[in-house]
Amino acid sequence: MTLDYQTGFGNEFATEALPGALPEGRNSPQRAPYGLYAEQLSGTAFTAPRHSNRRSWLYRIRPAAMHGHFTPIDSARLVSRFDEPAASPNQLRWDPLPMPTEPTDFVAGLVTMGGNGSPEAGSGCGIHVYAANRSMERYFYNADGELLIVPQSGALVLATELGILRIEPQEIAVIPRGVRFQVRLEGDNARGYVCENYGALLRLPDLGVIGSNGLANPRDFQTPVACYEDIEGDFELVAKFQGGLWRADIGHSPLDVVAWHGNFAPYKYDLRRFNTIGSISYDHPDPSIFLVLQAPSDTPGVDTIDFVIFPPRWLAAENTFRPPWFHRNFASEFMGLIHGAYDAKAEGFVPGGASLHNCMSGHGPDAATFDKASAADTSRPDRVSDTMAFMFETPTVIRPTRHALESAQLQENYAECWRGLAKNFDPSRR
Ligand SMILES: O=C(O)Cc1cc(O)ccc1O
Ligand SMILES: [Fe+2]
Repeated sequence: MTLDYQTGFGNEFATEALPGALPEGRNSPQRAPYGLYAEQLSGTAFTAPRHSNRRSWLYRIRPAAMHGHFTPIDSARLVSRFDEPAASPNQLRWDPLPMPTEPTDFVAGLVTMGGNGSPEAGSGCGIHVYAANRSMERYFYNADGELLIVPQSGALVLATELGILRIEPQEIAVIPRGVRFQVRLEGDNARGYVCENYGALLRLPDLGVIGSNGLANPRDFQTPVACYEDIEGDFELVAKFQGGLWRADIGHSPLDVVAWHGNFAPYKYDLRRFNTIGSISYDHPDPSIFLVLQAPSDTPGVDTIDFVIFPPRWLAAENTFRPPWFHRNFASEFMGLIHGAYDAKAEGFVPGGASLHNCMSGHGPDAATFDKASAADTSRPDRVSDTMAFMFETPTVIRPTRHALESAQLQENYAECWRGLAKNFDPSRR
């Protein structure tokens, strides 16, 4: 399937699937073209400063208000409350979620691993993994926040109100709060990670002394063009609202937007386009150098979510221990592996797996990686290839869910990867 996209991050996009479907000169003409209904979808407070204000105008076959009564449904393993069980300071790591054997669509396949904040508070995040083996037949929207989708296995076709995006592993997509969509599987099954952002919208970080280019470049972000379904039938609309799932009958496809304009829209990004910046003298910079997207808090310089990647790159630092150093951080770190191997872990952290190192929990390279990196020849550059790891990093503790702590995928012996670190200290040798 070839899909058309508009490029740029947070641009004022404009797109129509029928010529002249977009009104000119006003958003809400007395009669919209083709008998369409005009509808505004806002993603920020009306009075948000212009640089962060997001909204789009949709010209659609039927208004979004037309559907049956919502009733609650079982949200199974998808949760948004993180007040219990107690979070521990232990380092945690999980094997990948197995592919389901029962018919499971994307929404049913979501399993919450942890999170912080809440949809009610409008800050924090839910961190989920998914494993699915069916395309969605129902339509879904999330009133609790935007969804950052990180596929690890299997390409996804995201059919949204504002158009269709396709993402494969090593690409990501963001579906804004409220946008109705379906996830269709290209293959037999799919697995990946999702960060549900309850707070301020994800944005590109400032670049400071890096200058006007670098990291994720705005022109590499892609937003779909308008594309509509004009179908009637007995369909289901599922909403995530204040942590729970709700369903309603709907007699038509809600993906019926014929034209739209605005800056509140889904987007995708190919992580392989990331312009990775690192040390060309000595020492490994903090991982903030690998920041793709950030959700800002009200405190300047502090984000509620940082989405960071560890892509293939050259290591050139001389006389330096090149992998991530041992560390304890203020921030809490949920990591996943999309492709290949991660340079800080020789084994045990596999694609589709996950790890959690919470505030001040010590971690870093495992014993095998430490030994190898300590003996490496750093007089010439070395390429870290075949890899794509990522981190959802937050300033408050990521509280694992009961499901995550009781899951069969939790590795009992994870912390043993550091037990083999030898005592090398010898006061008679410098
Ligand atoms: O824990 C990790 O592997 C991620 C990480 C990498 C790095 O280079 C510095 C800090 C950090 O948390
Ligand atoms: Fe870390």
